[in-house]
Amino acid sequence: MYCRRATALLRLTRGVSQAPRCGFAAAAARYTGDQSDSFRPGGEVSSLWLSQPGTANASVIKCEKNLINDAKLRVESDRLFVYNGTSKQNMYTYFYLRDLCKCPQCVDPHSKQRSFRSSDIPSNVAPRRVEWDNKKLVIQWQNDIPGYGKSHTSSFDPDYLERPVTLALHDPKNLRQVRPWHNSRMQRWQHWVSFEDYMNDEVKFTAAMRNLQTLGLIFVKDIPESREMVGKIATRMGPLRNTFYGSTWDVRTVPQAKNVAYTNQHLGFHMDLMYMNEPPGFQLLHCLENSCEGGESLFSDTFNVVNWLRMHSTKSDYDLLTQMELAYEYQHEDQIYHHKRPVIQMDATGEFVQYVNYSPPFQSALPLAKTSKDDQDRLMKILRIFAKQLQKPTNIFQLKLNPGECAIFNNRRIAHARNHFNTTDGSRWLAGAYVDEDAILSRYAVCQKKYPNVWRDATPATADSAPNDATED
Ligand SMILES: C[N+](C)(C)CCCC[C@H](N)C(=O)O
Ligand SMILES: O=C(O)CCC(=O)C(=O)O
Repeated sequence: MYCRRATALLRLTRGVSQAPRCGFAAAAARYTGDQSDSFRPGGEVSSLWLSQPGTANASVIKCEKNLINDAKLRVESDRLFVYNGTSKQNMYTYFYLRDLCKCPQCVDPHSKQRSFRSSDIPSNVAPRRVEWDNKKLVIQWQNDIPGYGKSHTSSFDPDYLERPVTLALHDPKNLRQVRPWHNSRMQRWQHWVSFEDYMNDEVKFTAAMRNLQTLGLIFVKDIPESREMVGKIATRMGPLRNTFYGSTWDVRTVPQAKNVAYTNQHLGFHMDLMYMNEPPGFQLLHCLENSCEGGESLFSDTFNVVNWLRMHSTKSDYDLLTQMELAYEYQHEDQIYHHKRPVIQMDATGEFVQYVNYSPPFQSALPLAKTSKDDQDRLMKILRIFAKQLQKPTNIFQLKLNPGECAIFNNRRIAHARNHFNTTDGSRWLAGAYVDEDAILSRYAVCQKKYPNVWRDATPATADSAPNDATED
């Protein structure tokens, strides 16, 4: 994976006129204003000094790093460029590079906290010396942040320059590694992990997390019979998300229920707490009792439905779902929540679907006051189609949770429902909890960092067909 010979170039602003030599041998080059201490990059070549004079002619030095294969470095007075291969060029201002420094003076090695503010960097910060060897770009500064001495040295390896955020996991592209599913796919792909493995086997836990990322739904089985377990399973991923339902809660029938979840009625497809500013990212439902007739759990992947809609509706109808908001509310004596959101919520790049928002039982007045009759008609039409696809039997994964089993699912993607159950014989009791998306994304990132190969290989869908054909007509 590394370049076999020298491929990276260091190109200073002007060539140096010694006899040409193959540049492959060069190991280090420095650009320095040492003598005068006044660095005038881009101008005086007299201030150029190469540590290995034999290579001074060469605008080429070696690089073993694939990432900056064929890289050239160009130093100018207020910025430097790394030319990466033929097509890619990255420009780095000195403000940016100074800000990027993670030396122990700048970032405390223990707390990992930064000891300066971006706003502390003087506007005329510039290199006093630039050094570029096979492995690192090393800069010493002039006009550094007050308090930093001459010895302060910033050192950047090419990987860090190219990818300064440790894990690209929070990059939208990585987050989109989802595998939309319909029933027959989920029949094949469903991921079950035993409580024992989930709690104690890092590799199996990582595989479970990877499947949670791609499928949005996994199951834990063989859970000890205890009300405490749902909290344990949740906190293995991240802290419990507290809401007015409590940090964990029970779904069982109660008289005069405040919430239809607490009755034995059928519950249509929905997501929880859509009326909140930040609905919980993930939900757990741990079955403690389920001896009633009925009471099956149903799951449907809204990303699968969105794919289908994208292919089967006009762009303008589809776009209505991304643009027009529905409103949700929870109005009781001591809680008054209200929030508006489109059914299909795009991410900040506008390129990817980030969330789907859907909870008919908690809908409030449609915020359509300024919407034409025509647009309202079209919105209703596309909503009908959405609902129909969502609850189409071939799209639904249905199972009756047994005691000792727990579903974990992405509440911003997977809609859940349950069948009516008969309480005259038997009982039904689920214990539930929420975990915020932030905590789960962090858990994914840690799992990926510790077990990159497990992370890469654990998803069943890697060997299967493309996501776009996910919905059956
Ligand atoms: C937590 N608990 C099961 C009690 C209720 C679940 C939430 C019910 C409803 N979907 C909502 O969004 O409020
Ligand atoms: O009873 C169930 O299976 C699910 C309950 C539910 O959907 C909810 O609490 O939101």
